[in-house]
Amino acid sequence: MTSIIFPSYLNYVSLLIVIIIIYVTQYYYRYFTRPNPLPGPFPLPVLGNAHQRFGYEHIDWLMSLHKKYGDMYEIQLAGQRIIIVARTDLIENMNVPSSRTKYPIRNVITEDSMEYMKYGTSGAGISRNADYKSWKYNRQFVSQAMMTPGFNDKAVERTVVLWEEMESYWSKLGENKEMDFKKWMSRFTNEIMFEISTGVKNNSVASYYYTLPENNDSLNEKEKEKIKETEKFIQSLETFDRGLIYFFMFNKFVRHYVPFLRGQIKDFLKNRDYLFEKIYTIIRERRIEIENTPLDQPLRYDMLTSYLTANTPRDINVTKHADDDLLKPMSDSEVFDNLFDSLLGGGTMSNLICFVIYYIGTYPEVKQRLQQEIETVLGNDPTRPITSKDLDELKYCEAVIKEVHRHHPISFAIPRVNVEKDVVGGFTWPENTSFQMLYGAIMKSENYWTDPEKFDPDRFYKVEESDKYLLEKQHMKDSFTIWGGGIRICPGRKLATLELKCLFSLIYRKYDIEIANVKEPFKCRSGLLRVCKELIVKVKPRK
Ligand code: HEM
Repeated sequence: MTSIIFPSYLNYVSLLIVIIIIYVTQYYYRYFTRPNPLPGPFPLPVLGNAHQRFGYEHIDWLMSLHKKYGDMYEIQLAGQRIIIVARTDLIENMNVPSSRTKYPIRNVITEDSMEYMKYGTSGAGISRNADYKSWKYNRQFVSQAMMTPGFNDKAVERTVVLWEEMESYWSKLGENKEMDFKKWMSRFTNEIMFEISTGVKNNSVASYYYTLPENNDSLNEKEKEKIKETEKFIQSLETFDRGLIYFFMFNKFVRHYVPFLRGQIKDFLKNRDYLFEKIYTIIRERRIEIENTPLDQPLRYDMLTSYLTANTPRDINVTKHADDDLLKPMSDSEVFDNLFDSLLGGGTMSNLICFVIYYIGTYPEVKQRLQQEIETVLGNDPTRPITSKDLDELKYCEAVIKEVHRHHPISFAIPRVNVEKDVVGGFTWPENTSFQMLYGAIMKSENYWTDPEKFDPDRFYKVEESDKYLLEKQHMKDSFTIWGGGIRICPGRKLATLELKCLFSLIYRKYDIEIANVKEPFKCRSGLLRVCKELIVKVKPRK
């Protein structure tokens, strides 16, 4: 018996060894004969360079490779070759703000990324869309919503109302209470974006307040259940964000067969299914609401209604297009992806808010100037209404946000893919090459910034009056970004800037925010984006 099994077992092993040898030989043959070889870490079959990232946050890993290999290097992740570029002359073609750009897409849509992000057809909507025509169709709706008259003032009004609600909870907690500011902010921005996108409130801020142990007892079981569900939704958005990097770093084989990783991937996919079903339910319910609204009654204006009625007899969108490609109704997966983008945008805002609060808390002179500016623009009465026009005048506040982002970027590496061959760094690259613009390095380079490690919002403030930052003045357009650039620039940038300035005005005209442990390192995590993990503060009324 043994003698029968043993040889066949040996045959399988030999076959496996032969397959592995062929695979490895092919892999390295392709690697050593790749066009335009660049410096970079040596990859392994199957893993690429993913194993070398262990122990690093993603930004720190890319920055350490930049230090070692220079302004143009390559890495391999999830079977893809990625060219990292960290000089303004290398990225200038990637941010051309014209439809004729050679770089109209951000990512090659791979089976790996789609396993995680797919709802319906692949890459519908905006941010994950790799089809120029389909992207243009979807992007017009978001841009249009943001340009609706009164959109900005309404966003400011909503922010003030929600702030007053949050302030009432804070005052109940007492001024000496330590709180995790990140948790409050992710609920705050989620509630704002949820309301802007769907026209209804989801009460994230109230839910968070009532999940705190000291407040939970005042609720009945049904209320507790509802709050639990809202909290689960917020947390699932954050978990989804955390999972993204795994699908960009590891190929399917590694994700599905490597122990430990396999379990994590399963959890991320389970979370994704819950989250997607939740969002799809919101869409389904709104669709039914629209169908049940009599034709002679107007529909409310919100982004979701705009998507659902686009190019249908109940279209609420004012701008009509002559281009035939833009005249179709939106598919379910497009509606889904567009709504999802806005909700993810809310999460991004909460991180930038926390970064700014942290820096203001550690630079008292910056806080003082910010408070002076707020008083100059809004006056001494903390109850004076705020308009979007007031917020436009807060130039120092804007400079602080920019300088914080230069030091602590959220989007530290922005991807681009060329659809035509292009010359970058003296090499000709075939179409469909994946690049990443390493802004984390560009925004700290001595080539473009005077004393780059110094935190000084003045480099963005009235720079025309000073020669100290002459170098920055000459390069800022290419060497700095919060919102990306070119045709794929963030469509939520105006809204996000207003939200941030509004919130900082509301906070700092009445309160000081004390960082609990200034001496401890700031708790952040970085996958594809850098996020704040925790920010413990005390909110104290200003003396
Ligand atoms: C502080 C908050 C935010 C930051 C730092 C941020 C940053 C960015 C960046 C860097 C990009 C990539 C741009 C590029 O590839 O050149 C982007 C794209 C995008 N952002 Fe934002 N964003 C924020 C808030 C928002 C909000 C509130 C929305 C909601 C409408 C939003 C919606 C989008 C969409 C839809 C895209 C994809 C654009 C496209 O592919 O055409 N973002 N954002």
